[in-house]
Amino acid sequence: MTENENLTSHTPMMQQYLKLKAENPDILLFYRMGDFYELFYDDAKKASQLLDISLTKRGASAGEPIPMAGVPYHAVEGYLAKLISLGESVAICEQIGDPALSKGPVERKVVRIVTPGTISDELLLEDRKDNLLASIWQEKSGYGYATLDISSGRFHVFECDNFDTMQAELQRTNPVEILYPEDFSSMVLIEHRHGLRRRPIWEFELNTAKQQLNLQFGTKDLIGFGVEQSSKALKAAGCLLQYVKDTQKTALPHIRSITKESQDKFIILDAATRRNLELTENLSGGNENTVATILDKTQTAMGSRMLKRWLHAPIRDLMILNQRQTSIAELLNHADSIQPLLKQIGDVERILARLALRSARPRDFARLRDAYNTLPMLQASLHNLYNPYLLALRQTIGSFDDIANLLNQAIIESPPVLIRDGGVIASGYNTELDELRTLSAGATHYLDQLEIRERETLGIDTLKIGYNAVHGYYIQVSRGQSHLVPINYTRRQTLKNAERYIIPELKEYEDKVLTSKGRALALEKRLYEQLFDLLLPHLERMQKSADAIAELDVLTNLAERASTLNYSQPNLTSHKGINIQGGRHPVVEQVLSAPFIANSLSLSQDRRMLVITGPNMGGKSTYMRQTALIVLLAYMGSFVPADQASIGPIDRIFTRIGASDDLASGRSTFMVEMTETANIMHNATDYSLVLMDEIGRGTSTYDGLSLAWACIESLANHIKAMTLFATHYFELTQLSESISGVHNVHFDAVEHDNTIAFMHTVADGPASKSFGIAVAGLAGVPNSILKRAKQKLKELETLSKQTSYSHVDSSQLTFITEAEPSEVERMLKDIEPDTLTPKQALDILYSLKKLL
Ligand SMILES: Nc1ncnc2c1ncn2[C@@H]1O[C@H](COP(=O)(O)OP(=O)(O)OP(=O)(O)O)[C@@H](O)[C@H]1O
Repeated sequence: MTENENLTSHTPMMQQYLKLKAENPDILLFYRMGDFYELFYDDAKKASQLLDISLTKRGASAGEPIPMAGVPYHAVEGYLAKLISLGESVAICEQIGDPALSKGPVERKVVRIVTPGTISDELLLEDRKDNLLASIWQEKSGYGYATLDISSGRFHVFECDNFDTMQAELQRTNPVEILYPEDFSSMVLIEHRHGLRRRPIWEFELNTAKQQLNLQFGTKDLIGFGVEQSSKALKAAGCLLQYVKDTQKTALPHIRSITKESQDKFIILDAATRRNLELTENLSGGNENTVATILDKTQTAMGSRMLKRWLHAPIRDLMILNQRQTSIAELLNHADSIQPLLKQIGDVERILARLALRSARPRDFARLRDAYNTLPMLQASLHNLYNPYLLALRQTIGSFDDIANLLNQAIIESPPVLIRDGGVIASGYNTELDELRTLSAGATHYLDQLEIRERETLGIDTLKIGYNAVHGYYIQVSRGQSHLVPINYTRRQTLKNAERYIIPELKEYEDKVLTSKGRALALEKRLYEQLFDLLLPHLERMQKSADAIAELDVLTNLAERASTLNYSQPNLTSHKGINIQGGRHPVVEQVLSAPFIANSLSLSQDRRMLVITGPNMGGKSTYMRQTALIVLLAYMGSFVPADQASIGPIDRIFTRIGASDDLASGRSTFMVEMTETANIMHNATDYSLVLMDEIGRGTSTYDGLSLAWACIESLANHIKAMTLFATHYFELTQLSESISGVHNVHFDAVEHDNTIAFMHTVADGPASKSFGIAVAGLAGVPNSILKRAKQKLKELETLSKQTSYSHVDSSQLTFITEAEPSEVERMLKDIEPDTLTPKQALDILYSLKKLL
């Protein structure tokens, strides 16, 4: 509706609606009407599409029918969940006035705004997955980025100076909602994501951001958090905090600090590597057959979320890694007794966030009670541990006997979902409540007395007192005796065989009961609110304890996994290189019905690069991926699927594996491959682990081979990265002769009677042949085609013998490695200094400089 359209032409209710809508223009407004939330105009059209609900019309306003869609209030959570998952936000508008006292429409107010990144409601969240709100800022010198997990209070900032790093961080954190400034110029970073919120530039103002953050943390400056100088990140953080406050409309006591993520603490995984290694998501976007599905048998959802954070952030601090490893080693024999207790404890982290936001439900209190009742047993089960790190964790977990006692007394065993209708506070907790409840329950003794008295004085033996929700209390007399009732009996209801009456005395009693019901409910709600006040002062200690429980869960889980899956403790050394004996792929070995063949690997300064050849399906990709995963698991502190592993320092893992079109950004398969290759060539160091699988396939044989050749030379000679290079270009196996540090390994297969068996065992030296046609046969390519292919192969081989087409030796490839002379070089070559005047020489010098 346009601004100049006259509001007064609308009905009073629509005027109210339009005012509220004007305050929340960009999000869906759920307008409460009795038992429904209704949406109007464009909101109605959008919601009917997104939620698949019918679009109708509600009367007319300003002469036009109003498009309308609605959802019943009791089912609203399901609809909200769907909208949230689509990245939409919803403003919930409730009736807050008393209908009996209102002249026009009942007063209404937006009481909360539900957005994908700020939800804390259990029903709307995936419990084993972090749910992050993010904010991004960009200026000339780079990006500032902030993320908040509202259901734990974790608030992080990050800064970087280039697109690729920002892209990798976005992928690692994978936020469900992103705030960005209206002049943001790197839209390609985020445009494919759900939950984008464009914000005005002034919301990213630095001084306001600092003020906001200091106000939130109760600090004078941000020096203590080490973020004072990170102006780009602070701008993002400021906008984020303001947004959370605006949507939550409540204090956020559980957000107490802000931490800066520093890149050099972690092994860097770029966006492609994270995707290729299928850590928590497989290449098709699902959860099946990922590393997380194998590794995550944590007992609490908060533990599961922490484990996934660890997986995505392998660390380089050997002290922390050592703490984790030694803890796992000690927990190997204790997982059985600890895990069932952890299961009883559950997701305390998110319960505490709801407590902080004062949105905790009765069952949250009951679960917190059960968790704290379990703590003494958990403490006991940790009693005979000696590892200093585990002892420190045990101390932080602590015990909360007082809170457990309070909740034991305050909350009934299995409370209802909502406090709305009461029945949550236990009897015995508050005397006044007990009295009101006794009264409201209708003291049966009084009613019994009344019934006996009336029956005897009137001589009506069918007389009895009853109650129903519609008519309240009544005295019932059978039809046959109804003529005996006295004049003060007023008829309330007539049934087939009986009459029901009310008398003033019973009415008075009924009023008392009814008011005491209302009073009991009001008191119960007050007591419920009081529980928040009683618990919130302990919030910080409770949050730290929850965090320690989650970590204990992760470590115990890694211990259980290590012993169930037969993993061993890796040795993290300061010597450059990777040495793995009997390594396995953690996921492939679990999904394979046949036994997995373990393979060893050794990379060192003298053996920096392995050129891997072998048939399709031979096991090359599996071998490369398992190496990266073993390194990654070792650097998250876990044990690894190998008989033995010794791993030196690693700064980054790069993978150029598999190929897929990146249609979203308009890049072809080959383009994606080359972008990833460029990234490796620019950023890899001698501490990097680089996996390259068949680069150069997407172009002509010569182009592809030349590119692969040049990459190997650069990686082995200049960058000196630890590299696994799988290829079908046999020519590349010759490089081991000319470049020191390059070695050949291969996988084998045996062909027999039109079938082919893969060995899956890595061995030194190059492969002897490629088996491509045999594998095609295995895949069901028709025989006629295979036959023709074999014929063609023979022809090509004969041809190549004549022209050295396929077995290109290194001398023939020198045209690739010898760079074309540059223009400067050519010009220099043509100069004959002896013939030049000083003036000419100077001119030439200028031209040369210009050419550079
Ligand atoms: N070490 C192993 N032990 C048992 N089976 C294995 C092993 N390695 C691989 N496999 C099996 O072989 C299949 C193919 O492996 P992989 O994808 O690694 O082959 P590849 O050599 O990379 O093939 P291509 O050249 O076609 O990409 C795997 O899906 C797995 O089922």
